[in-house]
Amino acid sequence: MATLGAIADDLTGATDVALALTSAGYRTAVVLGSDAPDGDGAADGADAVVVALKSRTMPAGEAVAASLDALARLRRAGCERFYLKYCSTFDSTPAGNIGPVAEAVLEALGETVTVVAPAFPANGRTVYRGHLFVGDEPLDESPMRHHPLTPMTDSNLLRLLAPQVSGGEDDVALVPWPTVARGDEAVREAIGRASRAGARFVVVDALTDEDLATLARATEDLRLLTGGSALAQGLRGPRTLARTPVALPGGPRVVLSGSASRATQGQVRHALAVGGGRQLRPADLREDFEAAVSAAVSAALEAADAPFVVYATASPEDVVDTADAPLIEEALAETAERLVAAGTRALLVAGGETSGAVVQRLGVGALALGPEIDPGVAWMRGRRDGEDIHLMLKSGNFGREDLFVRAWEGGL
Ligand SMILES: Nc1ncnc2c1ncn2[C@@H]1O[C@H](COP(=O)(O)OP(=O)(O)O)[C@@H](O)[C@H]1O
Ligand SMILES: O=C(O)[C@@H](O)C(=O)COP(=O)(O)O
Repeated sequence: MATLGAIADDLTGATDVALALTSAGYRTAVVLGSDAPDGDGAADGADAVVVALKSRTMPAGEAVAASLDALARLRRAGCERFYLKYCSTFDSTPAGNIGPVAEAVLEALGETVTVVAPAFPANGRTVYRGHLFVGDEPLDESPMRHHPLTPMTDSNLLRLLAPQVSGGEDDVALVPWPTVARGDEAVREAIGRASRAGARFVVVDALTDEDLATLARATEDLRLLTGGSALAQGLRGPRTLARTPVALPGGPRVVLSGSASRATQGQVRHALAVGGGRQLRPADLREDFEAAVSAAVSAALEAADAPFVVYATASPEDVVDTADAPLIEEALAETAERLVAAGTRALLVAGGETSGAVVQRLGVGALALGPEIDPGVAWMRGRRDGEDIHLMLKSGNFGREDLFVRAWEGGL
């Protein structure tokens, strides 16, 4: 029976935390919100279940309702501990959804305190004195400042979180790095002190995986943890798991990219230099959606062995109009569906919202994880109409520059 339930606010984040849980020793299943297990025995065979929502950019009330529904299902399936997975760049707006969801889940569990730990050192996300860094840059000086849906204009996690929770500033506290460096007992005591002083959301500094392992040990008695994926890696799962290699099917090597993030931009450029591609421009989609999508599908199916990228990814100088996001998601989901109908059995999708739109459309059921290719990135196997579909769902800022080419090479 599953004992750990995770709720991820997007699908790439779900893959990411599932990889971390697997390396921590949990046999982990990933399911879309609508397929979340319900009732006794529903998650048998898994030690941990990750429910993938698309709640990062929903209105806060809807995100809370979807998260509480996932929580209720996970509890009915036997889970006792819970993990809220949000982005390692804390993607949210002043209205949420990290704070409102964390508060609602904490209250539903009848708990008084949780920790806030977005750090993901392997991908350059660290937290010091409550400030989130992306590589060398504070979050608000990184390209996240210009994210189309959740622009991040502050790097201070306490300042970002306070307006999102009902107790405001009094509800948030910090355990600074010097305390973390003193070890798990010191962190446990500091969280206890913060809680007694009235804070329910305790941001904890972390510069390394070892800091996150300290935090995981210090919070063994908390029923709710919140963070990026790296904190989950420090949990103690019930077994040691070996990863089975992935055998990708033949056929076109199509990448669908709706991510406008910096890493994706480099990956698109790199793949275009090696293979082919077609840009889906919002103006073309508005003018003749059908023509734009069918041209992209035909070109992708004609491409031989080289990767082919269908992308909306805008170059940095292009103005990205947020209002176009749903249209682009719809176009990439439609492209995916037509490619699969034409026999394509492996797709690499870049972008969390984009992945949610594509996978919802494909309806592939529970996803089984393959080995990690880059930190937080793996091929996953789903089933549709009795056949395997391989999907790599890549977070916008994850992966090395050659990922869109390397992902298709053998020996993964
Ligand atoms: N050229 C563009 N104009 C407007 N919106 C875009 C453009 N390119 C991508 N988008 C939208 O931006 C959003 C990017 O989010 P997402 O897929 O989560 O990527 P990431 O993982 O990089 O954040 C998607 O909703 C996508 O449709
Ligand atoms: O924690 C992370 O950085 C990722 O797991 C994640 O959630 C990234 O989101 P997208 O960049 O929107 O894919």
